[in-house]
Amino acid sequence: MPILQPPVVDNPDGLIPVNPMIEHYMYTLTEQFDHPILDEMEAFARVRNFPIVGRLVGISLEILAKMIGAHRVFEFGSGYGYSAYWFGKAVGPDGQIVCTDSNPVNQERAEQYLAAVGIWERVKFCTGYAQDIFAQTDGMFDICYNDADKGGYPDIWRMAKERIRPGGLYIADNVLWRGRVAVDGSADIKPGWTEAIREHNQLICKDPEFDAFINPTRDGVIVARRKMA
Ligand SMILES: C[S@@+](CC[C@H](N)C(=O)[O-])C[C@H]1O[C@@H](n2cnc3c(N)ncnc32)[C@H](O)[C@@H]1O
Repeated sequence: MPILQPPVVDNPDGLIPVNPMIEHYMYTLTEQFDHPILDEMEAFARVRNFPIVGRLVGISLEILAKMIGAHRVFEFGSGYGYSAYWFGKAVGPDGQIVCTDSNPVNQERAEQYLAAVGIWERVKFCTGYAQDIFAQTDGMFDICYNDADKGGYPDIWRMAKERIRPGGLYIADNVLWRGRVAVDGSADIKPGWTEAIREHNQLICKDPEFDAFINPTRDGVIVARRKMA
């Protein structure tokens, strides 16, 4: 178990959806997922302050993917492969995760980690703008996972929703944005991002072709299932 102490949390507005002590408790129940490479990936994120999705959400990604028998996943914003680690375990040897990231250094790091756990051959990692790569990639997906820059969330939803198979999932991280979506006037990281996330969440929750819910763990994860025809 890499972290036994409760995390120090930057929460100036007091808006974090789930009490960090409760998340810490949940974290203590994840020991069966321990793996030396996973620990390394998490340690790297702590040292570099890199915004990985985290173990609690990672586990939910793997389980959701297994529950729908996912084989093909598209990730908007893969970082160095932490979320792909979880999807990679779920899709099995014949599965594929299309990873995207604008920073080529992340691809190199993802290859090191994911090769070490035997998942790299399931990954097609494309460096560039995720929305362009998606448009250039053919076919339908079992899961489209969105963790890119938040200003692009509404457009990513619009493009992704058409290419999720019936029964498949759209999943997006950070949809509660440390609680900023729930209050007016919070200081934002980048202008317009809170508004973009709000629009994104509204679009999804009003879409008649999908059923959706938000898991408030960590920074909030929306899960939307495309209804069967
Ligand atoms: C929050 S991190 C992704 C973390 C990753 N999903 C995980 O859990 O480990 C976002 C990453 O997406 C990349 N990114 C953001 N917007 C992007 C875009 N539109 N196209 C490609 N990469 C993008 C950033 O470079 C960053 O590495």
